[in-house]
Amino acid sequence: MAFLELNGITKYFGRQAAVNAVNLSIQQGEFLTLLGPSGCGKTTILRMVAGFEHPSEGSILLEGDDITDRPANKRPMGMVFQSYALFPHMTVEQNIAFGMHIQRVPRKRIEQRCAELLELVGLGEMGKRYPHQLSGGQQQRIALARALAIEPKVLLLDEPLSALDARVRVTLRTEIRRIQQQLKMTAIYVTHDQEEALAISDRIAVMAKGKIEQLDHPEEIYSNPQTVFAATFVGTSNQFSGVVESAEKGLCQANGYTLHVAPLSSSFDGKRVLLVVRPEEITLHASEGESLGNGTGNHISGVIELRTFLGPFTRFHVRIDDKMLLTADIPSQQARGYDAGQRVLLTFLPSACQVLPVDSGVESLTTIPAK
Ligand SMILES: Nc1ncnc2c1ncn2[C@@H]1O[C@H](COP(=O)(O)OP(=O)(O)OP(=O)(O)O)[C@@H](O)[C@H]1O
Repeated sequence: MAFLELNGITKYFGRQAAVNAVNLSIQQGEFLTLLGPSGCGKTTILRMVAGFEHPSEGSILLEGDDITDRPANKRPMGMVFQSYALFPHMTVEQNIAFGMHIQRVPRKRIEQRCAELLELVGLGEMGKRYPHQLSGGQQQRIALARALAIEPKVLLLDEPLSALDARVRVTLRTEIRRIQQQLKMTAIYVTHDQEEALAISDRIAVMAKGKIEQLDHPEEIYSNPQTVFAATFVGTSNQFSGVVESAEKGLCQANGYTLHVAPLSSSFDGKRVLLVVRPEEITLHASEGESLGNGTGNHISGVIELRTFLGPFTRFHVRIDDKMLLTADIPSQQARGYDAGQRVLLTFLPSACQVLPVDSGVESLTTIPAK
């Protein structure tokens, strides 16, 4: 049995379904992220789990109990918001203790628990301060401690890092993950930041237009996307819009090139597809004269338009023709010989091409330059 189960939950605002028949099973101790663009329904799902919104259809089960109609204050959930939402006139300790006072926890236990939680979030010395005397990152640590104080069964985090600067965001996301793992806490995390989702989660639900497009482990979402949306929303990708010429031989026509992919099932024959190749799957070669092995790989010639040093790897934008710009990430050690203006050959293996069937409406996806 799943720890937390959403069964076919739908939420209408007026006639629009913000969340549309979503099913989700979350295991005890799991860190699950809802990832998607603004307006796809992530926050609405979280608010239904918290009890701030009532589903128009469907049910929510916690440890087998139907909690769909249970009010928010009777649900064992701790919530952390984007805007820290600390009480400004209360000290850090008073903020953390607030929920425990309401639950009539004995004073001695509250003091002990405050001290434990301040240690847990790395702010042992700051109990007597007021929120305005703390940085944004520190305030969010306190908001986390406050959410954990009532010993919730599920921790709900709604874009908790998006108001913080980039460096603090990275440190704090690692901290959130450490604390969640230490406490074996079940958590649902909402973000539109795909890098954050990949870094922090046990599983990610990629969402679009009120539905879950793909639910899987971060590695799978990245290397084996199941839909065009998942492939293009998560990670940087090169995309070729094309048609399968021979599924058995793994041949596709795309942007005027014949591309080799891994053999496909015969149902792909003649189908319109999107081919997705991650930048790190592409290798650069100095000239077309260079030997390139057995000839079953993909070779495309172009001119380096931009070279960007990014530390461990260097990103190249390579102009193929007036419609196509490909992105290649090369380990910086191997990138030294290449510079803007140089003609190069890009190669990638058939197995590096993800082949995704496209529905109608794909026209707008034709020859999208890499992100
Ligand atoms: N209380 C409400 N009344 C009417 N429409 C709403 C309400 N709350 C959300 N919506 C609509 O429902 C859709 C989903 O909103 P939701 O906040 O869940 O998206 P989201 O993915 O969390 O986006 P964001 O990252 O911008 O918060 C949006 O179109 C939004 O405008």
